[in-house]
Amino acid sequence: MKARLILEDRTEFIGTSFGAKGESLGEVVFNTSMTGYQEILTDPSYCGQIITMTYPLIGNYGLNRDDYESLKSNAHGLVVREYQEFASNWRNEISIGDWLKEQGIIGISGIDTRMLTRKLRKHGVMRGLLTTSDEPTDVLIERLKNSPHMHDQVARVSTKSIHISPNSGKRVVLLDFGAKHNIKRKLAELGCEVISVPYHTSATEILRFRPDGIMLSNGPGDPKDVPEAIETIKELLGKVPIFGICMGHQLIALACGADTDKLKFGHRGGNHPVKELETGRTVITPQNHGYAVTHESLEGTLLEATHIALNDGTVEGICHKEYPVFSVQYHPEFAPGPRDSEYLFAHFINLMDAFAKKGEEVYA
Ligand SMILES: NC(=O)CC[C@H](N)C(=O)O
Repeated sequence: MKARLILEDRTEFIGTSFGAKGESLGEVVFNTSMTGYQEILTDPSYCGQIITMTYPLIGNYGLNRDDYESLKSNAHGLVVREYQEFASNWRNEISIGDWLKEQGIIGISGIDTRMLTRKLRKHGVMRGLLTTSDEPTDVLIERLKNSPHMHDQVARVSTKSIHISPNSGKRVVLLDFGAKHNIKRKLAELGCEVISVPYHTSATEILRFRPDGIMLSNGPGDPKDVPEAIETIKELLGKVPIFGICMGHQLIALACGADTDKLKFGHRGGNHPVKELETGRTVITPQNHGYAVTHESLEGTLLEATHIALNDGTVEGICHKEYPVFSVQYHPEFAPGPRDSEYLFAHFINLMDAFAKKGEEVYA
């Protein structure tokens, strides 16, 4: 069955459908990871986006029961060069095509993903429409242009209720903007009890749990779309150690008076080199972000840059000069991608230990 991808600039790609039928609209982005499509498709930070995989062969190991990063996909489509329906892996349980059909997500194959990626790199990310219908292109472009931009992605993917994963170690409240499972898995491995709370939970409600630390998760969309979380973080600063990942990192910056901006085409892939400024060491990081903290906005705040992207010099990590607060723009929880930065979870535990020892009046 035929499928089409139409971009805002009127480019039309014709390919073959391998997922659900219908129509879907989203921001078209590209990810350069060679593997890890299951984790990428289920990363809630892709809510509202049409994901293009630049690696030319996708699907050959299927999907398995262990590698989901959330219960469902919130992506608005998958674009690949060559789709392989026959999955050769002992863990395989379902092909991407069958799974996308279950999830109601359109997949399109046979696309010149190199041409598409070059276009996005040149012009910046664009919105696109995926369809399996035969409607005239002009009608589809009109619909695409007139459709409103999404601003409620976090509300869509954040937990609706409070969950506790009991454990006997440190108690961490996870402010959930669309958290990937591996953040919880990594905290659990270190003995943490994790209490996941909706993104709009107030500082008072969070502190009532008497947490040892707060984890601000990854999440989709523009951090400025969740002003309530920025206010909450302002109130939490200094009261308890905070670790922010990706969206969480951007929200810490905004809460401390710095600014964020949209990148031309974002960073999405499994091998982004990042320099740790304190040691001069380079770590290879998995990334998925379209916004970034602007370097000049750190001036005059109590934040300092700790990590810089080696590809384009953007800010990849910050810490607070007075409080135990730090964050990174990339993904220390990996999944998919290299594990160079996993140590940051242990660093968070150390911060919580040190803070507890200081015997501060934590709970106002
Ligand atoms: N993975 C994330 O948390 C992404 C953060 C934010 N939605 C961005 O695109 O920059």
